Amino acid sequence: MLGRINHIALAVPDIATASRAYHETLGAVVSAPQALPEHGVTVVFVELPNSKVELLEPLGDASPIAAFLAKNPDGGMHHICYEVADILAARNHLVATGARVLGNGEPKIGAHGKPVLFLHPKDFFGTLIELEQV
Ligand SMILES: CC[C@H](C(=O)O)C(=O)SCCNC(=O)CCNC(=O)[C@H](O)C(C)(C)COP(=O)(O)OP(=O)(O)OC[C@H]1O[C@@H](n2cnc3c(N)ncnc32)[C@H](O)[C@@H]1OP(=O)(O)O
Ligand SMILES: [Co+2]
Repeated sequence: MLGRINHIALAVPDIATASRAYHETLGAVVSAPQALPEHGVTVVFVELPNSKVELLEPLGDASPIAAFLAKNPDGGMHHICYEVADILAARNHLVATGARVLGNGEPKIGAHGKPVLFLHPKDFFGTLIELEQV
């Protein structure tokens, strides 16, 4: 079911500072910020030869990453995104196994314009998993 790692996401307190560090200190190619109000975050992508790093900053009062940053004020690894060929088949399989699919269980459109879902970290050894259909 799982394909490539699409991205590893880091929650950061200030996306401009983090983007500058990845570009100037680490010499990486960093995309322009994308505000995703429907997801409560602003994101940039650090382009790598074999995957991407997504930098996340809270957007709005109800950001799903606000509690994470309150616990980890310097930031930290937030989720891993795996690619899947058929997100509804993956969802149905996961629900059948008893895994919790977050939200209402229906895919939303993510930063890449593709359908995504999230799986509860408590069901996968403390790691928040995102699935993206590619
Ligand atoms: C889709 C756009 C973009 C893209 O790639 O295209 C993105 O990736 S947007 C990313 C931001 N959106 C999301 O993260 C949506 C899914 N996340 C959620 O629904 C929540 O963050 C949730 C349910 C994972 C946690 O919500 P919250 O922190 O408000 O709840 P709790 O504080 O009660 O946490 C419950 C429990 O889980 C632990 N936790 C929370 N976040 C994480 C995490 N990122 N990794 C690992 N563990 C996490 C938290 O510490 C609590 O554990 P406990 O032992 O009970 O204290
Ligand atoms: Co993501």
